[in-house]
Amino acid sequence: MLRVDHLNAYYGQSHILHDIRLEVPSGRRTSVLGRNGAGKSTLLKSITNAGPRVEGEVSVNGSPLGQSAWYRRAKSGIALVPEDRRIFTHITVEENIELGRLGASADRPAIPVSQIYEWFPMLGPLKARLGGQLSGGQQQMLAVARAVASHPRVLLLDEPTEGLAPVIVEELAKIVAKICSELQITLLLVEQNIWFSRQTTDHVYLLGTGSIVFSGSWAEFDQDETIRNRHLAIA
Ligand SMILES: Nc1ncnc2c1ncn2[C@@H]1O[C@H](COP(=O)(O)OP(=O)(O)OP(=O)(O)O)[C@@H](O)[C@H]1O
Repeated sequence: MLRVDHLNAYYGQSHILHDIRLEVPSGRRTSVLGRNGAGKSTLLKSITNAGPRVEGEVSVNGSPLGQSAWYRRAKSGIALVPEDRRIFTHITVEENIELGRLGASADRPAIPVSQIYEWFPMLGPLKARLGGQLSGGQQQMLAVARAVASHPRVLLLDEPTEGLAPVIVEELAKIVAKICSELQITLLLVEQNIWFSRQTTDHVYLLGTGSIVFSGSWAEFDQDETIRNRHLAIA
């Protein structure tokens, strides 16, 4: 289980996240929706300890992460796919995946590259191509594949659909749902694309400006028109 308790996050004097509490049970998949600037990326960076100053507690399977550094969190099984993807542009697709595999540990052996190509059929034919020669959609697939290759316990996805063509969004939704189910990954997705979030998760939090303003199932989310109108750009 991923648990965030009384989390406050700051950039300098700016107090960005206020008393955030959320839980994703082991092997379950949850979305955090919110407008631009609500603090979604800051939440994921707080969970990975990669950026803001953080107060409060993050724990995985009951073990508090304390002040541990981002690379220790990665090694303990928390994988982040950042909004800007950060794939290595000067090495090949396969080398990017191999780098992801280095993040595995003894109790979670790295995923074989052949399995990655089975889950991401688009990447096999591109394995010798440099990361920088890929399209945006191909780069996003590679960024998710690299994270999955480390066999994460907890996968954090930061707006993976941003800038992607609808056909790629559909493919990515199927792939993410399938892999999370097969590997029993605990997924926390931050998104503005509600369609993608519905396809891949079964619980939703809504982040207003820095605070959680809703938590529930998709059915409950659909019933709460007021909160949707107030905190999302959609009706
Ligand atoms: N490095 C930083 N230094 C100072 N302020 C920051 C920094 N990064 C983000 N912020 C501020 O924190 C707030 C939340 O930003 P964040 O990127 O977490 O929002 P978001 O919900 O992910 O939005 P988006 O969808 O635009 O990425 C914004 O007001 C933003 O200007």
